Amino acid sequence: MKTSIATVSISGNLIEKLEAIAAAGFDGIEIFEQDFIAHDGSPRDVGRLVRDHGLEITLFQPFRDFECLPEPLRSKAFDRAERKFDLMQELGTDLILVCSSVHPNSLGGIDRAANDLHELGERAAKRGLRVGYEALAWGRHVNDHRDAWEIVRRADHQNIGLILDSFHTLGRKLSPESIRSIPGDKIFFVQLADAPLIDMDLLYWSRHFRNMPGEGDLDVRAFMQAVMATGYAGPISLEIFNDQFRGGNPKTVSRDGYRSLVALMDDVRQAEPEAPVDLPTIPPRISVQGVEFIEFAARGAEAQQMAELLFSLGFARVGQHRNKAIELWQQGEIRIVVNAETEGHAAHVWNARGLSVCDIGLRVHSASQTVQRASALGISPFQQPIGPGELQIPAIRGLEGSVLHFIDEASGLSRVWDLEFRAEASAPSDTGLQRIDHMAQTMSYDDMLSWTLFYTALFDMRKSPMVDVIDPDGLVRSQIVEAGDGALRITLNGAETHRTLAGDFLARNFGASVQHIALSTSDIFQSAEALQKRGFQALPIPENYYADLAARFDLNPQLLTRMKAANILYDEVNGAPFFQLYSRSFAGGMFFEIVQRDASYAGFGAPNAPFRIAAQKRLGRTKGLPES
Ligand SMILES: O=C(O)c1ccc(O)c(O)c1
Ligand SMILES: [Mg+2]
Repeated sequence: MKTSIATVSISGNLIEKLEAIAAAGFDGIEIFEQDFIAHDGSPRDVGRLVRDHGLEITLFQPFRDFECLPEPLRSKAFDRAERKFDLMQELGTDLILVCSSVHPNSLGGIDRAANDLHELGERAAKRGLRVGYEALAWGRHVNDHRDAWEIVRRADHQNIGLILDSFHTLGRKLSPESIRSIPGDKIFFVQLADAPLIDMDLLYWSRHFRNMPGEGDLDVRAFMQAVMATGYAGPISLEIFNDQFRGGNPKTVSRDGYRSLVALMDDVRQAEPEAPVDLPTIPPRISVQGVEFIEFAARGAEAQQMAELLFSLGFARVGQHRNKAIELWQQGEIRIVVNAETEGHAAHVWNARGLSVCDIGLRVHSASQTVQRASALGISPFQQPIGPGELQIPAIRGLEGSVLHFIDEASGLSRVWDLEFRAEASAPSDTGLQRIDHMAQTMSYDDMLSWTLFYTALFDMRKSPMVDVIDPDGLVRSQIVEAGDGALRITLNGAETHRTLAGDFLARNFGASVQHIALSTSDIFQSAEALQKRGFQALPIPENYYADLAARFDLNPQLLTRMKAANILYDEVNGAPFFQLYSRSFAGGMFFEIVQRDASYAGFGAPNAPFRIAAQKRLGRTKGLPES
């Protein structure tokens, strides 16, 4: 499988682009004419530069407004093509993309277009070059890959073939199934892009909102399955016009692109086993069975504050690491690890950012397969020296320098708690918190696509549509990724400004991290009462909120009174209730949430988020533990 990416997909000058693309593992580039023209160097130099990076030029593009012109425009278009053929030969590429015309004088007509392409094929053949014809979704006469194929078929020339672009097909809601009947060797090139479903002008949507396969809502997999069923064996290339990517880090965007291609082609191979996908076998998407632990880096006074908070939440300190300054706190199935080591990963995190989540442990079927799949997707493995009698637990790098560890039973890793921790006697608590319902990772809005892809490419997780959360000082976007059965739910919150609560958290914590952890109970009123007795301080919710609840839902007045007394928030979908209770903020904006979730309630209380945020902002920000 030859992988490729259009230079237009990433930011930087040509050299920065080539470096990023090569480092990500691509085999080639589609060179966008703009990128070539902007570069100060001859076409031969550019060709050499590309090859010096271990890349080849898989395509030169775009060549616009060629077909169906009346004279004298027609002759001029051929002259123009000859100049571009000269350029291609110097660059060292044999394939050019002709996109369907948007020229106001284009006359249209399938045979006219076919004749023009046939003649262009004759000229290209003299130089050993090939021409691929692509239907732009907004082409004046040709805007459907089926028409483009009919033109190529009638052009009937060895050097003329079809170029398919998933955006132009799927963006126009055309079924990709018709691709299956095209002979694979007449498809000269395949471009892939996904996009979020937004109802807008096709051209604007295409030039600003495309994203990597899997990052959007289009069925790129079905498209690619149809392509592979033709026997197509040419390059698979990303052509992503995206405003964020144009301004983003070229290395990250290239790496994400490569990751998305590997995940996509692995899916295609599994769905279409006869398709000729030559990709090393990789373990399938990892099914997450649960959250094994969440680890905080904490030291000194902050570790003490963390202990007080955990106690007030009903956690018991059940274990002390045999060799290290690491405590294990537990309640129900929830394990919180507090790491006060002065060396190693947690220490680095604490030194850099203070009290924060440095590590998340996930339960999986096979920890080693999880790391294998991660490596195939270009995710860095993580390892640090272990002490005597300790287990080497497979791990990878996660969000912003944090770590994800994988625990399985099959290789005995789930014994880590017994092996590495000395059990401590502890009194059981009655707060009733059972498991981790979800956790929220706050990041810059520009990183959301990347982390959505990270989770959905590595794990068997699906994403929900992005929602806007209104902060009094700006917008925060929220995207949920979750494993099918709720074993792992993560809300990715993207901040656009530092004035929002999420943005302030980013600034004060030196980057992206877990901002809140939601713990579930089966009886939130009983939990609230027990928590209060332990000194837990709830986030105060104003009277107005409850007056509105009474208007919105058909609630029993007694229930409403109890909610108000305990600062419990409420949401409901199709009669399924959801209750929420928030802690006050600690450590620059982290907080805990207690939820009671009806099995058929699939949301996260999004309608309550603006009121929760306003309440948090009213209390002000405190570094340290709950303010009074
Ligand atoms: O937006 C465009 O003009 C454009 C150009 C070349 C392509 O391959 C394409 O898909 C779109
Ligand atoms: Mg294209």
